[in-house]
Amino acid sequence: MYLCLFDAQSSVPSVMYNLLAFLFQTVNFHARKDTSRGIINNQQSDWTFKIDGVLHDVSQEEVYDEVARNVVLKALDGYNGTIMCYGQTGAGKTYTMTGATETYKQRGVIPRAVQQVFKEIENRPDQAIAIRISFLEIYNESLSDLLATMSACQPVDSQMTIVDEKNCIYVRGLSVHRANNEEEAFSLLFEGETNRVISSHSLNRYSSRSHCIFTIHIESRSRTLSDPRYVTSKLNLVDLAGSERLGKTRSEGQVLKEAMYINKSLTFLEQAILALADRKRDHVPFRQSKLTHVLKDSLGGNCNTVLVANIYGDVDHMEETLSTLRFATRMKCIRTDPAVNEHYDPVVIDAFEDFKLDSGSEINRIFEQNKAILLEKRRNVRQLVEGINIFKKEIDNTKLALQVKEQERQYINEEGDTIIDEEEFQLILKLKDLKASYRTHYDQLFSLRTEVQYCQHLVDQCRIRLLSEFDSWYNETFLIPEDIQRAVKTCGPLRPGMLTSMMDNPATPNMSKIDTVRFVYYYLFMFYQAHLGHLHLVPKIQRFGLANTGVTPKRPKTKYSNPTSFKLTLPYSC
Ligand SMILES: Nc1ncnc2c1ncn2[C@@H]1O[C@H](COP(=O)(O)OP(=O)(O)OP(=O)(O)O)[C@@H](O)[C@H]1O
Repeated sequence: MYLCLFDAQSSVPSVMYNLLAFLFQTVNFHARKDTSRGIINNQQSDWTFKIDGVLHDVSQEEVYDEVARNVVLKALDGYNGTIMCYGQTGAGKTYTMTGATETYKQRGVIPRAVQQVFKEIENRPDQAIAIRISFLEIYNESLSDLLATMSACQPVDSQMTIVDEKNCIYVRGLSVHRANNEEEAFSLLFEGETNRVISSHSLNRYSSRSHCIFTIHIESRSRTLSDPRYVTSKLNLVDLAGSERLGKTRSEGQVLKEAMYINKSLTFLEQAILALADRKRDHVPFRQSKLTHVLKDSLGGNCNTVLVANIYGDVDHMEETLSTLRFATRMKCIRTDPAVNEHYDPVVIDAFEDFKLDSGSEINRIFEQNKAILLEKRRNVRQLVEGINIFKKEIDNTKLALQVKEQERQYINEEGDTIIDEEEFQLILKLKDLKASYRTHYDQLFSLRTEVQYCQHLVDQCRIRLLSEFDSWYNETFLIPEDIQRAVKTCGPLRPGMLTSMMDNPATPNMSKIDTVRFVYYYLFMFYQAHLGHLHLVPKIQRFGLANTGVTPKRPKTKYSNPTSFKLTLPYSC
């Protein structure tokens, strides 16, 4: 939890009030007693709040480094992250989250997070990272999609609902947009920003009248297609609407109505935080408001959550500041349980098993054989090492016995030569034999280790080849080029009935002949599946979909690298 102190607008200098003394990670809050109340005055004047850091008189960059950089980095590793600004109206939440438009330097957490995400993607060339963006607004207790205007066609189900599936929250009906680069992500952000509801009152000329959640959805896969593991995460950047004292803001009409909704939902948020912070409570009232429901997995889930509490350093707002700090302290008591959202693509695993039985059978056989040889050699190494250890022990024991014998020895002949007895002589011979055997075994171990290294190298090579052949096979057999996928989406440029003309003049200009054939193949699956009411993943459709429709395509058998070998049995001629 971080405290963001904004006193640029302060009408009363904070020093007069002696508002905050920053001591390590504690905020000491002191208010002068009201002397007009007389000498006996029990009015509380000192408060202490524990926080993780105070951000006072710092640049937007420093704010970002302190509160967001690490959360964003973790999100790319598969951890959900939430950064949320909370505080009274006009205290600087939108400034922290989005920033001021006047200068580039004043950009806030969201644009900086977008930049960091795409910069980090460049640094991870071995990963295929897909970024999608959604922008949700909760206005007067109803959900709205700030990016609805970006969709080529309006969603069929315009009524948005919050879905809670296995403790994972998402909003059905909220559009999610692919952003291939920073510019695309920014245009989504600006589009959403212009659609936000803003009104004016005495404390803020541009007061946000809604809670907004800008979500960056991240999906990261290894570039090796055969790797079934992939991670997903969502990074929620939340700009809450500010609480306001109606007397202070002098709101009327619609602005007053909005303020009532805002205050009510923030009260529910506070209740949920209170329940979460109390370990004895087993029920948390998340469903009381749209805001708490939608933030359920960010507040108490597997998320790295950072709260930025925005306050004024101004005596006029003491009550609101105290209330914000109380909220933040409660929030600090909540423990989340960050965990990587790891998934395994069962389709890839199934496909790999198929490949090993099918065109990958030969390379798989060699791989398994090499692995068996390697295992055997490793077993031999272990046995040899055990034998060598026994020799070593025997050598040590024999040496000890010889030392004893040497000390006991009494015989020296007239020439001064030492005379040894039969037992000592046998011990010397034994030691010599043991040393020779030890050396032979040691040499054997050395060459066996070299063999093991070589076998390991062969096994590694085979594994790489097996996986890369699987990659090509999988790619050629199951994956449909992205431009074709885009083209067949309901809102895309292709519609039923355009199939024949497409063969001559494909809608996607760079669609090759084989792409066209594959498109037709894919399109028919989509068509059939849609009519049957089952839409599976693309690989699944290709593999199992046609069985449902009674249409059996001939799958490419061996020459996957040669596109012209594709032979498809289509139900209709195109
Ligand atoms: N740290 C800051 N430095 C400079 N200007 C700031 C700072 N914080 C806020 N401001 C300015 O103060 C005004 C109000 O800030 P902002 O709109 O971010 O408040 P808010 O908390 O989001 O209010 P609301 O809840 O009403 O939407 C804006 O003009 C903003 O640019």
